[in-house]
Amino acid sequence: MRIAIVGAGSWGTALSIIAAHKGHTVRLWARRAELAERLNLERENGDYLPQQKLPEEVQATASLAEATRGAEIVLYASPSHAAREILRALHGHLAREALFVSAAKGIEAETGKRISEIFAEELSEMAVERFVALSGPSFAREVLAGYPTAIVAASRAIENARLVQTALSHANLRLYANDDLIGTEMGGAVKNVIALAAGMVVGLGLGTNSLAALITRGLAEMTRLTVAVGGRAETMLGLAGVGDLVLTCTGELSRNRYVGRELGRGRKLEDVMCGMHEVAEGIRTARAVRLLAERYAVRMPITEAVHAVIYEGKNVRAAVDDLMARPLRDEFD
Ligand SMILES: NC(=O)c1ccc[n+]([C@@H]2O[C@H](COP(=O)([O-])OP(=O)(O)OC[C@H]3O[C@@H](n4cnc5c(N)ncnc54)[C@H](O)[C@@H]3O)[C@@H](O)[C@H]2O)c1
Ligand SMILES: O=P(O)(O)OC[C@H](O)CO
Repeated sequence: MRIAIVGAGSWGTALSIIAAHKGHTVRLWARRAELAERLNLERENGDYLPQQKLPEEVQATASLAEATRGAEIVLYASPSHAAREILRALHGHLAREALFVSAAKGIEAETGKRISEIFAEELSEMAVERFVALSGPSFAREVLAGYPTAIVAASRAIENARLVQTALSHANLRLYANDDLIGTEMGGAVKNVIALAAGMVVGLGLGTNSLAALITRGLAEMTRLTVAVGGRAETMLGLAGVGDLVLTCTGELSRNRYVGRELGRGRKLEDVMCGMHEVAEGIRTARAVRLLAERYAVRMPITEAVHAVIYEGKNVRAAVDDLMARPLRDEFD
């Protein structure tokens, strides 16, 4: 197949290597022309994934039109905050029968919209059934290291999720398919907010009791919001829910957990961010999740606490103390 991958960060580059190993012809779009040139010359993305060879089947370009021309699958692997601008630029460039796969894990901060909703607005010529969300526990570096990894492709039309499942499953990367698009998108995005909180717990030097409590109550929060916006609770028990939540809250490679950990250690957000050239989706998505929680009247105390630390300057230790001091309640209400 001809696959266009839109975004040459860690995940887009890793997916381009996997797709090429699978025998597909890959065009990898990089926002910066200088990076596209370097990828084609050096056959390696030293900025994000040093020492990983780009197969010859991967050709990089800074032109969206060139990347997507004739593509049967267009795979979006850029940060969520760039989705609207990039999808708008793709208007008129995609074949109607192409599948659009989003591997991004975030929600638009200003509107609370998922990537599939932005897709429906900006690429109205495409049927929303052509949209597939790709999610689940998957650090790019571990996938390329050959570690067995299981993720999920979800679409309103399960046959399209299955097409992506077949197209991308390879050796150590096993895809499952489901038809809960909303739940799958929500899981991948909200877990990043909870992972910031998990990092704070670690940074404060709290123990494993605290981390286990945070993950479990974070899952409760993710589930409440997902169901409120139209997703399914069972999806939160799958790869896009608890699977990715556990990975991101405990994995040393997580950028979201890293940012939370540094905040827990007392550093300021601006200082943490200025040393990072990678995206931590939870920071912007915390705004979106809080917006949705308000809109749908869903209790999300951990998200509230993360939002207060990041956007209202609240002390991390005080945020933990306040979470613990809330009125007692039943576990499953
Ligand atoms: N890295 C992973 O292991 C991994 C795994 C699964 C999903 N994801 C998701 O994939 C998406 C991309 O993450 P990543 O880790 O590949 O990113 P990254 O941090 O490695 O790189 C981000 C890329 O996006 C570019 N970029 C930044 N702002 C942009 C803008 N406004 N417009 C266009 N491009 C812009 C950067 O130049 C860079 O090439 C995120 O939603 C992330 O949650 C990442
Ligand atoms: O490094 P993070 O925190 O962006 O997490 C990466 C992936 O979402 C893990 O599945």
